[in-house]
Amino acid sequence: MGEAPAFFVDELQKGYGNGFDTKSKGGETAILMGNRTYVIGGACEESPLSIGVQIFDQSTGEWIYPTVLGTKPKPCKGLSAVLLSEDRILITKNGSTPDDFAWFLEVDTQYVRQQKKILGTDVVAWSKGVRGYAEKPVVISGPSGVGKGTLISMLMKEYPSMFGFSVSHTTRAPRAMEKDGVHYHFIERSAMEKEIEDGKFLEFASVHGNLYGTSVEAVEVVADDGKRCILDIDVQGARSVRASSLEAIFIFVCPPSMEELEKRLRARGTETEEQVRKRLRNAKAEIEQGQSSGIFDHMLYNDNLEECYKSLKNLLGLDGTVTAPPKSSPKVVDLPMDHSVAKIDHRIIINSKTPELGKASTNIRIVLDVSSLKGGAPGRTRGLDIYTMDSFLDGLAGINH
Ligand SMILES: Nc1ncnc2c1ncn2[C@@H]1O[C@H](COP(=O)(O)OP(=O)(O)OP(=O)(O)O)[C@@H](O)[C@H]1O
Ligand SMILES: Nc1nc2c(ncn2[C@@H]2O[C@H](COP(=O)(O)O)[C@@H](O)[C@H]2O)c(=O)[nH]1
Repeated sequence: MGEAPAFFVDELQKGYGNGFDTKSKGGETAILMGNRTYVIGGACEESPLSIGVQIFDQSTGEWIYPTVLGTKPKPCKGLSAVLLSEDRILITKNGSTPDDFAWFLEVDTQYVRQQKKILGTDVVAWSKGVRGYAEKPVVISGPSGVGKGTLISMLMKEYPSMFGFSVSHTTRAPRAMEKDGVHYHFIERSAMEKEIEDGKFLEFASVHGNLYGTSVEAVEVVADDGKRCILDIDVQGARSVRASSLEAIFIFVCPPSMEELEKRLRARGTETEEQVRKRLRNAKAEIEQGQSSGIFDHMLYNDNLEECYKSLKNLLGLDGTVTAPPKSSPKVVDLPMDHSVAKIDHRIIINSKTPELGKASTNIRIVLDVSSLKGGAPGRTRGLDIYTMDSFLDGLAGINH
């Protein structure tokens, strides 16, 4: 990232009055929190197609270039910021569509604090604001060959619009029928290690001699599609997710016996003899941990496949009559090119400052209700309730919901 913008340095030297303030100029905006000013905007050097973040620490007079986690918003023609709470900033993008205008920059959430410890650097994390509510992700674990993939395929086939699969990264070689980007993102070990170092993974583990991991993005793309995310990961991975800020339901699938597990693994025919033996050796420890670690909310016993699938649907609240929740479609317009943002209690009021060139001079006011936000980085911030008004009226009367 380049030099700090001169106008911010001037402003910073003058100081801000109230400890929580914002300034905008050109494509950048600055927001003060305590001793730190977050300067957000422009393109970021290591990723020129996304918005950059730098921090001015008034106590030391130095600029800090934090590790920026999460999918970064793409650059836009200007943005505005408002402090939502002491741990996150709401960013609105000029001229953006309803699906892309609200982003959260987390500066001191549980996830950010955890990542600071792991990475040993200053950290901020982006999380995109998504309208409506989504069910918790589902983590499914169990020994290799127990039937996790089979059960997940059945669920996704019966409820294609409700569930989305988190596509993991792995260093193992693809099997004959496996497609890159569908079953896994197949990746070289050194490249995966680099991405782990860069904080791109929600969790990762060495499983049966290969690296496997869930990227933050894998979970985010499912949320962006408005679906409930399913993760098929081993017990070590489930433990890491349990310790993370991602709220999920944890399910462990047990085999009826070790003999039956071996039969299924061999019948699948995807592993060499040596790999089958390794997976069976690991299965014993996994079953023990699965049953005793306290990680899992539910145990499923996969003897009869149809019965096990029925139990899975029951515990996910699917009784065969449920359909995908309707996508909410309140009347929402594109965000004005030039707008101001203010917070009043749990409402964010976005007003257009000037009418846009070539457009009717109707001003636009958008009201976001942020009282029931859920989730956040890693993943998406859900629960943004959006109201719009086509023209300015006094007070909040006349809101369209
Ligand atoms: N209840 C069952 N009875 C008999 N066979 C089953 C049952 N459930 C799954 N299988 C079969 O067992 C084999 C292994 O299942 P699957 O590939 O779904 O396991 P998995 O837990 O996803 O394994 P991995 O962790 O290695 O990916 C498959 O051939 C599948 O058809
Ligand atoms: N910790 C993680 N474990 C994962 C992930 N993706 C898959 N897995 C687990 O690996 C084994 C072996 O899978 P296979 O496809 O080689 O048979 C299995 O138990 C999966 O649950 C991941 O992202 N993280």
